[in-house]
Amino acid sequence: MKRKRAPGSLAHGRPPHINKPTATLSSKATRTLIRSHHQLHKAHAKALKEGDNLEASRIEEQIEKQGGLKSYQHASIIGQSVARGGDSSKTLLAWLKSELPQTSPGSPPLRVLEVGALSPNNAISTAPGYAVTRIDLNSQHPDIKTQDFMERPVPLFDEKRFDIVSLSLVLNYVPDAEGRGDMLRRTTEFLLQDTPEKESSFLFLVLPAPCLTNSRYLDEKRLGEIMISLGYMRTNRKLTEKLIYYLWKYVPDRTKGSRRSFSKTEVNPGRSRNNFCVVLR
Ligand SMILES: C[S@@+](CC[C@H](N)C(=O)[O-])C[C@H]1O[C@@H](n2cnc3c(N)ncnc32)[C@H](O)[C@@H]1O
Repeated sequence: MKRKRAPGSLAHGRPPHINKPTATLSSKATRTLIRSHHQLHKAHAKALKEGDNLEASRIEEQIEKQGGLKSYQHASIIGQSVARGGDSSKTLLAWLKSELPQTSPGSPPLRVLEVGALSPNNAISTAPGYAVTRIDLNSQHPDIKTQDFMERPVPLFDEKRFDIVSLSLVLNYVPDAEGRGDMLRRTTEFLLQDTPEKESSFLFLVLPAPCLTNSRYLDEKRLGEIMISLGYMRTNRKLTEKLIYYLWKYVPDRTKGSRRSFSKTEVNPGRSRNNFCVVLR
C-alpha cells in the first residue's frame, strides 16, 4: 500500500519546475533523497559547530555515498519538472507584471539575482525584459556561476544592485537558524537602496509550506515581523499544498529605528511539529 507523507513534515514541500530531465527517479525516491540530504547537511553543520570533526567527516562520507550535492540537485530538478508541479519563477513573473509595470517594451531589463539556480531555462530566464544573474553553490550549467551567496561581494552602488533577488527553496537549505537570519538580512544589501519607492526592489521567497504552517518556532506572523524589521513589506503571498510563495517589497527607510533581534522562541507547541526556525541577531 502506498504510504502518504505527513502533510506537516518538511519533506512534504518539494520544489516545482523546469524541463523534464532524461533520467528520472520516482517521486518517492526523489523525496527520500532530498530529505536525507537535508538531514545529513544539518547534522554536518551541527557536528562542525560542536567541534566534532570525526563525526563531521563520517557524515561527509555518507553525503558523498549518496551522490553529494549533485544528486540532491538532480533530485530537485526532477522535483521542479512540470510533471511534478511546475516552475516557481512563473509565480514570480506573474506578480512582477503587476508590481513592476515598467517591464514594457523599450525599458531597461529588470535585474534579477537568482540564488540557488538549477537551470537557465526557467520562466524568468526566458521571459523578455529580465536580465538574470544565476548563482549556485554547485553550478550544473555554464550559465550558472558557482558561488556562495553569503560570500558574494556586496555591491556598493544601485547600478550594481538588483531589482529582484530570488530565494526559491534556498533558505530551507541553510542548516542553522542564525544562518537563515543572516541570509535574509544579506538579501537587503543586494536590493536598491537609493531609488525612489515607486521603483522599489523585491525579494521572492519560496519555502516548503510546513516551514511556516507546522513549525514550533516559526509561523507566518513571526516571519512577517522578521521581514518588517529588515525593511520588507509583503505584497504577494500564495500557499499551496506543498509550498509557500511570497513577494516582499524592500523599502530601506522603513528599517530606521525598527531593527529588532529575534531569538529561538516557541510559537506553536506540539509534538508533531518540525523545528524550522529563523534567528535574527
Ligand atoms: C532545492 S534547490 C532549489 C532550486 C530552485 N531555486 C527551485 O526553486 O527549485 C536549492 C539550491 O540552493 C543552492 N544553495 C543553497 N545555499 C546557497 C547559497 N548560500 N548560495 C548559493 N546557492 C545556494 C543549493 O546548492 C541548491 O542547488
